[in-house]
Amino acid sequence: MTASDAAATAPDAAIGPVRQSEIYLAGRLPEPPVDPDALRAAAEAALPEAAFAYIDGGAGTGSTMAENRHALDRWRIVPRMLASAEQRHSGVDLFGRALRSPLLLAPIGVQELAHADGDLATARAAATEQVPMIFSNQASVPMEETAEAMGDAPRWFQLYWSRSDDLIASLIARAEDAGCDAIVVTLDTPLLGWRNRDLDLASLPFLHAKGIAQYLSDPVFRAMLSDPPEDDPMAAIARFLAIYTNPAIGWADLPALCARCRLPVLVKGILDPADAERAIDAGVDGIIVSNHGGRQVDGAVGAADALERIVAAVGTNVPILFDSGIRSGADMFRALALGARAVLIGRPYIYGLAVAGEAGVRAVIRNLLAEFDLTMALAGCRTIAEIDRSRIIRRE
Ligand SMILES: Cc1cc2nc3c(=O)[nH]c(=O)nc-3n(C[C@H](O)[C@H](O)[C@H](O)COP(=O)(O)O)c2cc1C
Ligand SMILES: CC(C)CC(=O)C(=O)O
Repeated sequence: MTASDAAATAPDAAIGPVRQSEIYLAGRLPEPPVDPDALRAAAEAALPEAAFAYIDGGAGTGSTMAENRHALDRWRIVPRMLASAEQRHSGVDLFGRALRSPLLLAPIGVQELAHADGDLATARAAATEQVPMIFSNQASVPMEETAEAMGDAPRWFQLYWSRSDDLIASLIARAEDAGCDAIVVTLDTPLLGWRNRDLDLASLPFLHAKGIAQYLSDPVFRAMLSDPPEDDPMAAIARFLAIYTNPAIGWADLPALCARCRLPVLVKGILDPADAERAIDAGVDGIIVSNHGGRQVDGAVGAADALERIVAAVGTNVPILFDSGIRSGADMFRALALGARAVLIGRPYIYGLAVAGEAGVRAVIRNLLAEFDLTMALAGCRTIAEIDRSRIIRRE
């Protein structure tokens, strides 16, 4: 049994109470703040305007981001009493690996925008807290260096479906060598969404060399350039923009992609039940219900509403993960009760990174898991399996 397996199987009897005491007894204000709105405001204060706008922003008017919150809030938890929930166990098994909790860090590009230590600070925090980090295709640091910072802690790799098959093959092989446990293929970003705040600032901060670190470190990508990217960075960025996604791909292409991966494949960005069925038919090992944190289609369905419909259509034999709008342990509970096997958080940990680097990411993870543990205790659940649909009701 590895250290992470042991952590995942031991009952986490007191995560929430331990964290509460730490904060109450410390005699100083927690940094970053616990409250999600205060956390966001602290990140805004810590960052240049354009960096915060890019990280915080959504597509168009931001209505999908708002709808993500409403869609989660509509589900109300029904606590049960006298459930003998003193000992709680929040470990889950995903693709044969025992995880400490049903929480992962979503792939987030260009983390150096939030903090100089960027992906490496996140990686160290994730490893310490034993929460899987999903390396972004658009990371600021090559995946080999990020993996090195994590020891044997769990990590996955997120792939954008490039126009170049050779580049896809190279990135997948590198992810396997870097010890990733799964490949997440993001489907909802064949083109970048219309992002009002970035447009008004005429700033797209991921468009600089650090945002293409996975590519600059890739032999297949480098071979596509006439000059080394160190000599002509703009040509490298132009090449990246020309090939990093492929809007022409369709469902018929997915089985071949799944077949070429030795690792489990998840598709991220599924919102429609029929698409979930197609993905399962194509052979995916998991689905991530997500609207990219409201960054792609303004006016899109709230992610939790999509989750409910997708679980109703395809069940939960193929693991369904969820992101977009999770801000609290109560939100984690709601998503699990709707049928998610685990959830991802995006902006909250990046806000923590912006405010306090590695320690900030750790604090965000610990606060979230503490609140989740207390929600389980107070709702009367001892295990993740007990968090089922009977625990929530929908208010209109
Ligand atoms: C600044 C930023 C960069 C992101 N970069 C990526 C990325 O490189 N790949 C990807 O699949 N999703 C990316 N996402 C989407 C996240 O993985 C995730 O779906 C989303 O943040 C979840 O919503 P939340 O922020 O409300 O938790 C990004 C999101 C943000 C906020
Ligand atoms: C399109 C990517 C480069 C980054 C991303 O996924 C995002 O900004 O939401």
